Amino acid sequence: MLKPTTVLSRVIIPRYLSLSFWRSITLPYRKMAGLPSTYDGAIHIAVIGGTGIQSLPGFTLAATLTVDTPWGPPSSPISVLHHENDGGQSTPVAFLSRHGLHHEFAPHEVKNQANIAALRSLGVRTIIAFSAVGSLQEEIRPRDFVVPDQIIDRTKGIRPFTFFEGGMVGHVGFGDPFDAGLAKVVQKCGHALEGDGVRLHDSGTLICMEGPQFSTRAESNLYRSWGGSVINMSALPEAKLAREAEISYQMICMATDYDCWRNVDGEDVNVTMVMAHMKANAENARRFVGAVLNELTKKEHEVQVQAKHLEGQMKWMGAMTKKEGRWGEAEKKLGWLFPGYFD
Ligand SMILES: CSC[C@H]1O[C@H](OP(=O)(O)O)[C@H](O)[C@@H]1O
Ligand SMILES: Nc1ncnc2[nH]cnc12
Repeated sequence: MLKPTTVLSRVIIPRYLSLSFWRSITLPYRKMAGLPSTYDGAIHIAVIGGTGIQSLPGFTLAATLTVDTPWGPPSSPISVLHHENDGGQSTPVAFLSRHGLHHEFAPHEVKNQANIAALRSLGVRTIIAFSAVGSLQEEIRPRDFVVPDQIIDRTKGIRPFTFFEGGMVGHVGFGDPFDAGLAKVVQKCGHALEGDGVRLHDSGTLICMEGPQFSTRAESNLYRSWGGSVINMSALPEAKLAREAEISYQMICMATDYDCWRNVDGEDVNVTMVMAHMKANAENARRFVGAVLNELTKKEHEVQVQAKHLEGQMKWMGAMTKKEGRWGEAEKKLGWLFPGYFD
């Protein structure tokens, strides 16, 4: 049944015909209209926004890019924001909304390959990814931030999870799924905000489940027995693809609930709970990003930001298939992602 929003005498206008509905749908695009759709120069840093973070207010919007990749278009247009650091230096930062501009992609539908490929094609070598997570430990309270250092993969193999398939094989190390150098910067910035409404946990094991349904109580307790700290549905394959694309990647998690193991006041995790905590803590999340960008844009982090430690790893150590054994579209697609690597 369509939800009636306006009743004029006896005429019922369905919601999809109302002006307010179309205004809300087209607002982000109307905001983008008039902005440049190209950007000259490399952008080295990107922020991926998750649940409740579809945009980054407070930064100057310089351009909106629609990038097409051999894996299709990304989840959302990419906003180029100009970040001015404390020293007055302006740096471009790419912003992408993981679930789309209106949260239209479920965790298993997120365009992970296209997202990572599009960001790399712009020059991005460092990604700060945000995620709303459930807490699996008493001491990680809703609205606390966690900088995870490990992941346990509980996705079900239904998401496209690699660039190296269909004619070209590649393997990359993933013992430490997040970038330790980048984590240090993030931790330092998070601690600097502590006492100001921000609580930060420096490490933690992130369980990435398939979803979109939340866990059963038995699963939630199992993950706790494995030493899981927090749980989400989005870290993988995003982190794996970033590693394959030679991009330094760190997720910043914000706890929004205690999943279902703790059943707070008779309530398990639900979307209303998640969104309420995200909304209430949005300003802290924004300040956290601002602080991380301030730090990353300093000259002393240039080598880290450009991920020089990962550069060339797929060319020299990762890809295995000899030229004569390559088949399908793989060579062409990987040639787009890594120009000049596999000629
Ligand atoms: C709306 S609760 C479940 C949803 O929230 C998290 O999203 P994200 O990681 O993009 O912030 C979680 O991973 C699920 O996708
Ligand atoms: N409890 C939970 N499980 C999975 N993903 C989540 N995102 C936020 N809370 C979550």
